[in-house]
Amino acid sequence: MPTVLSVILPVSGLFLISLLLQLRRVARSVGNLAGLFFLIGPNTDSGELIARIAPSARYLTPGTAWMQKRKYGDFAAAGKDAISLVTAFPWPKSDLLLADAAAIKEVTTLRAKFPKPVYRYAILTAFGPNIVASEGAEWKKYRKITAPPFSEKNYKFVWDETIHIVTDLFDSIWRDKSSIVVDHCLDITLPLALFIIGAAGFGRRMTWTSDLVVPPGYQMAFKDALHILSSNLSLYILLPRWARNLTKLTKEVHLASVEVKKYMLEMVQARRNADKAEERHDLFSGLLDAARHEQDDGTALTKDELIGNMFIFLLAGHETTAHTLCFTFALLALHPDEQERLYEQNKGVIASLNGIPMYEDMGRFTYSLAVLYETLRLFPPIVSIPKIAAGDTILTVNNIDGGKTTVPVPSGTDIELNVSALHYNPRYWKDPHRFIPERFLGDWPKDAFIPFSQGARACIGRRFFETESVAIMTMLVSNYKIEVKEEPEFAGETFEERYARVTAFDHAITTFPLRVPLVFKKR
Ligand code: HEM
Repeated sequence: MPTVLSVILPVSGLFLISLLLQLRRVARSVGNLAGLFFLIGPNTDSGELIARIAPSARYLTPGTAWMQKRKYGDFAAAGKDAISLVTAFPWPKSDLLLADAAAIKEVTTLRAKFPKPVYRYAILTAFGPNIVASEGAEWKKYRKITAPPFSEKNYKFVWDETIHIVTDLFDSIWRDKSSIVVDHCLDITLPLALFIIGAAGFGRRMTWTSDLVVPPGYQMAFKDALHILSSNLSLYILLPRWARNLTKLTKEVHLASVEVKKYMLEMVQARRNADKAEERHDLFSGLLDAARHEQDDGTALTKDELIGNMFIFLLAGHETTAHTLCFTFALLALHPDEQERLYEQNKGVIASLNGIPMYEDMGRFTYSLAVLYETLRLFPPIVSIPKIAAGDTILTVNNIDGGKTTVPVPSGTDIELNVSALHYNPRYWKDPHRFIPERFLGDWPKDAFIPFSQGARACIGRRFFETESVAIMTMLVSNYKIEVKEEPEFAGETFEERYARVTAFDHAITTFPLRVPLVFKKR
């Protein structure tokens, strides 16, 4: 009788040899490009979850937020603006990571040659198919339905709503206090961004006094349910039904998902009732009109598609904005000289106007936009944009020694446009680790700045974000001086230590700041 060991050992040996041969084959497929090796693929849903549970171990997983933590480091070590990422599980494969502006532009421009690998977006379909997680004809339909409200007329509305919401914050919460201390700036920027997409995108006006509490029939406020769910989407997607009540976290995530859906269905019902009384042209109206079509002539939405797209716009429309604004205020607090420069520029522009700045004046707040861009360069919320090679091809990238490397890219290769690495690539950015908003005032390398992606699949909400954020910064920096909250346990830290602490981050769908304690002092 063979012992268990005498069966297991040869079988495991064969498995190991086969795995090593497969790994050698996938590494060769991209020309044996230098790069990284991890047992578990970090860019899969299960990989994300394992990275969260397991500590970052050298060859197991790089841990969470690894691209933003490593920035350009792995490319510098390889001496090239393309590296490989070889992983063994869930299946052996070699991804191609790019930090070369020209190669990235080629990939984003040639949409049919390098489409979105939709299988990588399964996590975003929690409530149904949608514009972010689709390709081809399906994506074209969603884009056609949702694009019209992203127009100048509606940006004016975004600006006015933002001014209204910030004024409401000043008048009803901050009132005449000379200083406002916040333990984490996200507590301000998350509701702020949610209120703006709620009002300007979905016609749902929320207020600081009523919408932060739990309404009757619910157990969570809308912003909390949305935040809990988006921070734990991979857990929610992978969680089997039977495991929903396993831990406090799984219970909370399940409850958040139920409540988010209930809030969205309530919004649909409320708008359908109100629409009988008035005509609107916002994002929500476009979605609802499409969902009313009886027959699918290529412009109709099913109920799942309606809810899936509502969820994605609510999520994409507020998390990225909230995180970016929070990092922006952190950086301004850490760099008082830059904040003063911004204040002076804003003061100058406002003094030349008759009253409150309007949307038409936005173009004059050049320094505000430069500060936002510099924040997005240093802390892009989306650190990597995945694409897939639809056929065998090649890509050419720069080497650090001035030469070029041509990389074979076989059909089916996953390509990562590494936003963090590109944004810290010294070929394009002088002193890439320093906060220098001024670099965005003159001539700057447009193709090396891709926080919103590029090409046909670029962010539809870019101008929406810029409009609300410039309006918020104009209001806030003109009225308040932003400082890092002094805490006795951090007395005596160096600037570098303080910078690392205040801008510390993690990643869950997007990169988010861990804790930004600030004081807003009335000017
Ligand atoms: C700081 C703010 C923002 C950043 C950095 C950002 C970034 C991005 C990026 C990188 C993509 C491409 C994702 C991919 O290819 O996987 C994207 C797509 C998208 N974004 Fe944004 N975004 C921001 C704000 C917004 C806002 C405010 C909205 C809505 C009001 C929005 C809605 C969308 C949508 C719907 C898409 C999918 C577009 C398509 O595939 O056609 N985003 N965004």
